[in-house]
Amino acid sequence: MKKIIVLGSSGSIGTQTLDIAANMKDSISIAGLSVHSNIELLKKQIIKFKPTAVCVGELFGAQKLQAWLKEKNLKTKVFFGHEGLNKLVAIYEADTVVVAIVGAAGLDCTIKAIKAKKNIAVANKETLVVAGREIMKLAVKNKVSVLPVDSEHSAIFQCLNCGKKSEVKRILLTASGGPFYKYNKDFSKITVEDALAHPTWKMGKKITIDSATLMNKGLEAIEASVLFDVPIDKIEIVIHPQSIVHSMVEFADGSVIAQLSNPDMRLPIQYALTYPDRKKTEVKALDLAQTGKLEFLKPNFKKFPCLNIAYKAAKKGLTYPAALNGANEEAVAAFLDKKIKFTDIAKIVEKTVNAHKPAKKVSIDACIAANAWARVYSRNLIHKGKNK
Ligand SMILES: NC(=O)C1=CN([C@@H]2O[C@H](COP(=O)(O)OP(=O)(O)OC[C@H]3O[C@@H](n4cnc5c(N)ncnc54)[C@H](OP(=O)(O)O)[C@@H]3O)[C@@H](O)[C@H]2O)C=CC1
Ligand SMILES: CC(=O)[C@@H](O)[C@H](O)COP(=O)(O)O
Ligand SMILES: [Mn+2]
Repeated sequence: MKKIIVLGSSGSIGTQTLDIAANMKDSISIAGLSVHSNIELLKKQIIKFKPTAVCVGELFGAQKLQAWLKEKNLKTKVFFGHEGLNKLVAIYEADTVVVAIVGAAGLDCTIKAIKAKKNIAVANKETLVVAGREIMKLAVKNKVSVLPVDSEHSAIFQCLNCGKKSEVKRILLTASGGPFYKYNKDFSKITVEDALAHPTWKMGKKITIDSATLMNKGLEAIEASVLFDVPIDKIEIVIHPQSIVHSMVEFADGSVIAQLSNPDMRLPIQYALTYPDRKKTEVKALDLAQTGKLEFLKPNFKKFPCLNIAYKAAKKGLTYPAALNGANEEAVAAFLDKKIKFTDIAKIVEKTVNAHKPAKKVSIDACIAANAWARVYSRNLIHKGKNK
């Protein structure tokens, strides 16, 4: 029996993880859950899965939840806040933590989970962008696994099994291109509603905006580089609007191995939980004759400057990726709040990364500091309107 904690259980990945757990009751049980503010959904999840412990964002919410649990005569322990997440991931009833929180808010508890010897199924790419190499070192030291949930990384992970690491020539990371790949109008006029209309995936708001700017692919290139210990210049982006081929690996002999399925996150989430086994899923079987044309195109770095900015930060290394992430989180939040234009996202991130003074020695603390510095710096740009 795999005993899992789902961090971010109210989100897109979190709810799909719980659907999988409900379908695999004999092999997956829920030891813990966390939400930030969606306590009403958490209540339903507690009734259904009877976790040992849960965590919510704030004390007030925790108190209200505690009172409700008492009324229902339920014994679930309640934690809150940042420290609460750290306590939750360490509960002894769990062996695996699914990190489905959005943003670098997932970093500290991922570190604590690894130190508590829990295996990690990671959807939260921001954590890997901020301090991925340090996290992977920590996982090795604590003898725990870090398995990818992100669809492309699950695909790459599966393809890499077809050869040796030394035989990898290139990783071909596929991108849908988002809603604007063929858009030829003024990008500065793109609205939040336009940007949230992803053509192939239904996801949380932050990642959907990242997909629209193609920053998601920049973050994913860094994520792949740290997860699989492959230099960034061996990772190439291919636009594939159908999201059927989830990524590919080219080996020394010229063989290109790909993983395909209909776009449905339940497949990579489940694989991260059943690996090395493959079990039946609810995912619609792929019928290629029905799917029709599969297209592959070169990315347009001019139209999507976030891609260039992310690759530059990755090549510079040190704490640049952490700064990139901090600025992007702030800029995306400001765009969603309608405080800045779509095209300001790239400008803010670029200015922040350019102003970053990296730490000389990379450590988890230095990465956290760089991410925090970038948040303050970019917030300042947003408030002062210097991004114009
Ligand atoms: N959705 C997808 O298909 C994919 C997502 N990912 C990655 O997975 C992660 C989650 O994405 P997604 O599920 O779409 O996001 P959602 O926005 O749908 O869900 C985010 C979850 O995190 C919680 N949360 C938000 N802020 C905080 C915080 N400060 N502290 C603790 N918890 C918080 C939310 O709680 P509440 O609801 O209470 O606010 C919610 O449970 C992201 O890193 C994303 O890049 C990767 C591949 C695919
Ligand atoms: C489902 C998933 O893994 C997302 O990260 C997805 O890749 C986003 O789509 P884009 O390819 O448009 O960024
Ligand atoms: Mn992805």
